[in-house]
Amino acid sequence: MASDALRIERQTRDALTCWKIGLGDAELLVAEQGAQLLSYGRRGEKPLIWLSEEAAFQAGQSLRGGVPLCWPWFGDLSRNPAAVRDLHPDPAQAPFHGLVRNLPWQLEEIRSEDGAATLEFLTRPAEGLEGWPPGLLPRLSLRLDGRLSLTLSSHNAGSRSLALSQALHSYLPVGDIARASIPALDGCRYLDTLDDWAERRQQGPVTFTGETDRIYLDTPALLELHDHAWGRRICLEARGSRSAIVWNPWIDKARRLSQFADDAWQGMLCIETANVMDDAVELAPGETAAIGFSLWSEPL
Ligand SMILES: O=P(O)(O)OC[C@H]1O[C@@H](O)[C@H](O)[C@@H](O)[C@@H]1O
Repeated sequence: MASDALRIERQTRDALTCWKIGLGDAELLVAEQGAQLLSYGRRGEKPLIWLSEEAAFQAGQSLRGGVPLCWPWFGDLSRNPAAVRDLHPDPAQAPFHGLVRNLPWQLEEIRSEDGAATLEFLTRPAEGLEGWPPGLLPRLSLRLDGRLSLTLSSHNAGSRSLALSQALHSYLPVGDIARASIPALDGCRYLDTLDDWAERRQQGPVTFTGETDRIYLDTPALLELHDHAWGRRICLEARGSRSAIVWNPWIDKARRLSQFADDAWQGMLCIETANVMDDAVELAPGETAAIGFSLWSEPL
């Protein structure tokens, strides 16, 4: 029988410091850099988070897989709403997916209470980092109990109102992308970034037959990824989010991606819990906003 004792192990993987946390039969690995969750699963079961077999544990470079944090803007800043674009003097030159995914974060605390373990990570802006609004502070909380929950909160300790976009860029494993679907997005509006950002409406479940890179809007809180190859559903329940990105690079883009095997697109996809486009966050001075998800699996 699994022990409920908390297991904590600090590891050095090439250039990165990581923490392996176990509780009962659940185990996760998180890198201090980017506060990036790298793996999560339960003993004897398939993983619930995908990490590239080519992931590079290098300083200053986000690892391919896990849950990179896109903050305080998602994707190409120049495609964001005007209030978010205002964060940076030159949106066209701003780094893709924001500023924090390859910054050092500090593990501030590990707590264990009521059968749950919680890790809190903080980071502060590096000197000279353009686009970081004065006084905006992110915090990532990772909670392990029967499920895994991530919460990214942003506190505006500055004196001006500001807007931000963000995403918890979850890479999820599937047995076969051709036999995976997301039924709960049926009927949602989406922007197809591969077709000049045309707005469309999802008809039926999302399925995958080619490169897919879409921003879904007005999304329901609970998205289930049905994996018919592995006979399970991955449940992703969002908090503080009404938008989601669904991404699979397919064959050609897979060849161009860093830290990504040519055939890896067959066994993964991203469902990113987000605040993007008209779901971007506005924060008055003194306010805090939080986005998060809980993740678990059930038989299909
Ligand atoms: O290679 P990156 O910067 O990690 O981005 C990966 C993908 O992230 C997704 O969120 C975007 O929608 C894709 O367009 C992008 O390719």
